Amino acid sequence: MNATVSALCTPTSLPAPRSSQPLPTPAQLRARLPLSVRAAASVQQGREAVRAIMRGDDARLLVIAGPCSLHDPDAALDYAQRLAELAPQVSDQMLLVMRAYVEKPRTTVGWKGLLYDPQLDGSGDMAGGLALARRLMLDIAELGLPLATELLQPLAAGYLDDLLSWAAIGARTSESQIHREMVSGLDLPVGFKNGTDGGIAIACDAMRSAAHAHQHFGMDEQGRAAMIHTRGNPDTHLVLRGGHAGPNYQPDAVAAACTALQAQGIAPGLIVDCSHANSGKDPARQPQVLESVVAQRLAGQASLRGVMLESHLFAGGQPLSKELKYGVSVTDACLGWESTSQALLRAADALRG
Ligand SMILES: O=C[C@H](O)[C@H](O)COP(=O)(O)O
Ligand SMILES: C=C(OP(=O)(O)O)C(=O)O
Repeated sequence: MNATVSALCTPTSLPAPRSSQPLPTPAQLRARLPLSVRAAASVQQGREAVRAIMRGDDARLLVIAGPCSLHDPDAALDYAQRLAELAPQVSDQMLLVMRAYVEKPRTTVGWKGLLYDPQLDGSGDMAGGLALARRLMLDIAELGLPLATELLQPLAAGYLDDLLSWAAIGARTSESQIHREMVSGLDLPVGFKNGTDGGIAIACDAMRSAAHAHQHFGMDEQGRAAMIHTRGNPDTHLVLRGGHAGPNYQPDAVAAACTALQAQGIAPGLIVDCSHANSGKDPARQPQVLESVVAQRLAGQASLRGVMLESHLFAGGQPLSKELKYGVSVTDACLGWESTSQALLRAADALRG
């Protein structure tokens, strides 16, 4: 063994491979921050409305709009209020749902979201993050706005899932058996994204797996290790987000996705993520993707039932720093509120026409 390797292997030179700190249980957090009757009704109505759209029983367009990630509760509530004011202006054509992402999957490393690091400084106050995220989601639900998030860490789902009307499984986790098992036990509609390579097969497999009953390892409401039995979730769908080779929202890609779903006996109901690889991560292109979805619907493509927009109060993005600009994303660059509301009003008009 050479000197460098020997030094690295000396037990005293290494920190412990891991350590732990207790967190509140889901039951404790829910008891501390309970859902009001009004918020519970809004969540339930949101779930039913999203289900009806994604099953094709309601012809409106589902629109999931909001920041790439929530990092500032004041800005998030400001955004939510604007979205709640816009909702009745387009409700004949659209159901607006707020994208409230508090966990971020990272390609390698980076800020993992409000749940993990609410102070944005690497201190990793996850107990504080859980409480802040739940408080914020409760405040948004009180506005009567349905909420959507990505469920990334299955152990964290139990702290928040009673607040959600829709959830995503991201491109990096659609292939994960653990996420499919979790979805099979959720009483809400869930979108599986295609993989980062653009492949939709993993999402189709995910839908079939999540529709099935499972037994899996998990955590119960009291925070105990538990065997979880699930009954299967019939309300899942494919989210097209593009891939390494480019976008997949255009008519030929949408038709191919419908054919692939039908071949597996899955009724096609699709959401197009106007951001990520569908916009080449250029937020200014998101309105064009939305326009294409609207045009395809008007041309008779009834399987296109929803869109997602990454949108914040102000356009663009910023790196994490001590001097953050208000209402600007700290993860992916977003469309600003003015462009978002104009794009949605235009889309609603086109759909009316
Ligand atoms: O939507 C957010 C990002 O695209 C995703 O979390 C990956 O982020 P990263 O590639 O910056 O880590
Ligand atoms: C990470 C996200 O998306 P994707 O899984 O499609 O990369 C996201 O929507 O924040």
